[in-house]
Amino acid sequence: MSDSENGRRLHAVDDGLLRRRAAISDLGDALRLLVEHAAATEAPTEELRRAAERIRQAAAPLGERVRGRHDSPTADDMLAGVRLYNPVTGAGSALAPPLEIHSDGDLSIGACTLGLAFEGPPSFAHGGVSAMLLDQMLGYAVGHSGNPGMTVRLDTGYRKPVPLLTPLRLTAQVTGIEGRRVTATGIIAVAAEPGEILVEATGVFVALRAEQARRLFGQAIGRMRQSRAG
Ligand SMILES: CCCCCCCCCCCC(=O)SCCNC(=O)CCNC(=O)[C@H](O)C(C)(C)COP(=O)(O)OP(=O)(O)OC[C@H]1O[C@@H](n2cnc3c(N)ncnc32)[C@H](O)[C@@H]1OP(=O)(O)O
Repeated sequence: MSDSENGRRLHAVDDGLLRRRAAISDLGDALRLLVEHAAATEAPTEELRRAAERIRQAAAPLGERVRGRHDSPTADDMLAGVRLYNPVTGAGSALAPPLEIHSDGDLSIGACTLGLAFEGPPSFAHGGVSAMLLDQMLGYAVGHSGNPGMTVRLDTGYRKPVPLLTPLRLTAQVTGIEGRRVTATGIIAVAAEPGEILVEATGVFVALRAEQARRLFGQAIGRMRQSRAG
């Protein structure tokens, strides 16, 4: 194959991957709309039954070809940090708010709005959801510092309830590195009042030894490399 033919082929593959990722995000948007409407609806009982039937029909073709536990999604690129079904940030996840995170120097900054599907106390977020958002924020900050690891401890302090349907601002940063152990802290605030802390967290993350990474993730990474090569 000539260089230009090869280039066109690679370009076509990239286009296909980009189209697939866009379709996954589109499906994720539709699912999140469904989840939010399902949590908020006061539609008549018969409408709920009809909707359940239609949703089962729509789900069936998606279940015809599925990946196993150790197969990475074909549209993901784990080594490049592309995780479309991450339950906190994934554009394709029905469960994710989704939380959008970027870095400004050493500070990781997140933004999301939680819908009624995330309700714990009436009109406020479930405490476990706040912990989940902060685990992701701290994990991102730890990864961004160049010392990625897994959470071994997460302490959350709930100072004030987190309002639903309100833009939120989350921040996180690494505060200490001791051998394999990295400590990070983070907060959740309302975007309009970023100085008022609603929830704060401190997390300890431990970098995996090569043998641990192979044992825990080797199969998934190996299969992903194989499918990329093929
Ligand atoms: C841009 C990028 C985006 C990247 C964005 C990515 C975001 C992802 C965010 C989500 C992150 C997750 O939820 S991760 C999923 C939840 N976490 C897990 O499932 C982890 C489960 N835990 C484990 O599998 C294990 O603990 C390991 C493999 C992590 C470590 O095992 P180990 O190697 O045996 O660890 P061990 O020797 O006991 O401990 C290592 C060191 O850590 C300390 N240590 C251990 N546990 C604790 C603890 N609870 N609190 C304090 N310190 C502890 C020990 O004292 C020791 O210190 P010293 O003696 O060395 O001083």
